[in-house]
Amino acid sequence: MTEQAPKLTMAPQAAGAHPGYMPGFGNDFETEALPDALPQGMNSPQKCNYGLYGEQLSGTAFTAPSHQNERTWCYRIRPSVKHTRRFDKIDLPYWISAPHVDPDVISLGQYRWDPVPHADTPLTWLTGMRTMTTAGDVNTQVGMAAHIYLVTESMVDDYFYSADSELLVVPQEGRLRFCTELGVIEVEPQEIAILPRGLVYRVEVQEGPCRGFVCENYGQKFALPGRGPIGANCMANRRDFKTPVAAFEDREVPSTVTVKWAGQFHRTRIGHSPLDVVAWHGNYAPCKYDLRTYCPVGAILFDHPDPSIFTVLTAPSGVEGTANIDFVLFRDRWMVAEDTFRPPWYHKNVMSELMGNIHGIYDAKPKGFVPGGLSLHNMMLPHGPDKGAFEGASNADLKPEKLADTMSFMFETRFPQHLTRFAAQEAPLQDDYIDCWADLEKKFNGTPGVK
Ligand SMILES: O=C(O)Cc1cc(O)ccc1O
Ligand SMILES: [Fe+2]
Repeated sequence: MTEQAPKLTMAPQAAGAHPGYMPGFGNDFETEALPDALPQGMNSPQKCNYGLYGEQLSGTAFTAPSHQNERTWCYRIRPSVKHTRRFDKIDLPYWISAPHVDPDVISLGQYRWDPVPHADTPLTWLTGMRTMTTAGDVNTQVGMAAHIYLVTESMVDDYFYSADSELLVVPQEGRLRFCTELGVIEVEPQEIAILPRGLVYRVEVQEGPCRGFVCENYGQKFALPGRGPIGANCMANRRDFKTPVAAFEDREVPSTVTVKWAGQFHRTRIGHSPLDVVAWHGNYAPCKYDLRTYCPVGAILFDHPDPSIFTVLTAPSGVEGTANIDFVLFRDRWMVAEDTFRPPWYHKNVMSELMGNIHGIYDAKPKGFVPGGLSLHNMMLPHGPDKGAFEGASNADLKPEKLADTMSFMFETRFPQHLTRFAAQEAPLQDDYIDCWADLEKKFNGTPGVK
C-alpha cells in the first residue's frame, strides 16, 4: 500500500483572525471546514449535509449546571463507534497513574532534578511520556500526574485519547503539532496547550527534539481563576486563548487508536484516520495560550503576596478555594517593593508544589534550578530561597529591578505527590539539593533594633 501524506482540509479564516484559531476561553464556538456542513438551528437533522454523521462529545455530565456544562457537536465522516474493534492492552511502563505508591521510593523530601536527557532511541508522544509524580486517584477522578515528555518522532497513523484526564502541555524545547479531531494546534516554548478528556489526536514533531512538562488532570477541568477585586482584566485574558478551526482528513489507511482508560493503555485497529470531523460547534474544545500574554499583577509598595496572584488556570476540587490543581506562572516582571525581602519567603504549604523551569533564572534559586529542570516541595515540607538568594535579597539595593528573561511555573495540588521509580532512580535527581539551605547560619543577635 502506498503511503498517503496526511492532507488536512481546514475551515476558512475570518479576516484579521489569528491564522487557524478562534479567540476565547470556554466560548460556544462554531466552525466548518466545508460550507454548510454545520446544521443551523438544530443539532440532529434527519440527514446531515454531505452525508455526515452527527455525534456529541460530552465533557461534563448531561445534568451539570448550565454555567459548567460542556459539550461539542461533531459532524463527521464516520461515527467514532466505527473506530473501535476489540481492544488489546498494551504496556507503556513509563506513563503511570495514581494511585501509585512504590514501596522502594521515599516521596517525603525536597527534590530537584536536572533536565531529563533525550534517549538514544526514537520516542513518540506515547513512548516518550515519563511520569515523575502522581497524586490522588485516577478512578475517582481526583488528583493529577506530572510528566516530562521527550519526543523525537511523529505519530504516524497512530492516534490517542485519554479517557482519564485533561492534559495541560507546557513545552520547554522544540515545537509540536497536535492534530486533533477538532483542529490543529501548534505549540512552542512559552506557550501551552490544553487537550480535553476524550479528544482524539496524534502528535507530530515540527522541530525536534521536543521536551516539556505535562500536567495530567484527573479531576474537573481547568478554568480561569476569579479575579475578585482585580476586576475584569489582567492575569490571563480570555481572548488570548485560541481554539483551532475545524480541520479534517479523509484518509483510508490502516491505523491504530490508543486509549488511556482507568490508568491502563488499550489499542485498537481501524482502517482510516479518525480525524474526520468536518464541522463542529460547542464549548468543549482544545486550546492554546501564549504565556507571554499573561499580565502579572503584583506588589507595588511592599511585601511579597501569595503566589496565587500568578494563577493562570485553576482546576477545582469540590472544596471552594482549594484547587485540585493550580497552574501558576512566574514570568518576567518588575520588582519594586520597598523595605521588602523580595523573593519567595520561607514557607510550609498544605498544597504540594511541583515546579518546572521553562527559561532563565528563578529568583529563589539562582543556581541549580535550570531550564528543563524540575523541583518538588511536597505537602507540608518547608522550603524557600537558597543561601545565595537569601543573602543577595537581604542586602540588595531595593531600586526597581526587572526580573528579565525568566519563566518558571508550578503545578500545585492539594494532594501529596508520590515520586515514581523513574523520578527517584532513573531521572537526574540532584542528591545535594537540600545542601542549598545548609549554610544558612544563625543570625540572631539578641539586641533590639539591630537587624
Ligand atoms: O516555593 C516556590 O518557590 C513557589 C512560591 C513562590 C512564591 O512567590 C511564593 C510562594 C511559593 O510557594
Ligand atoms: Fe513554595
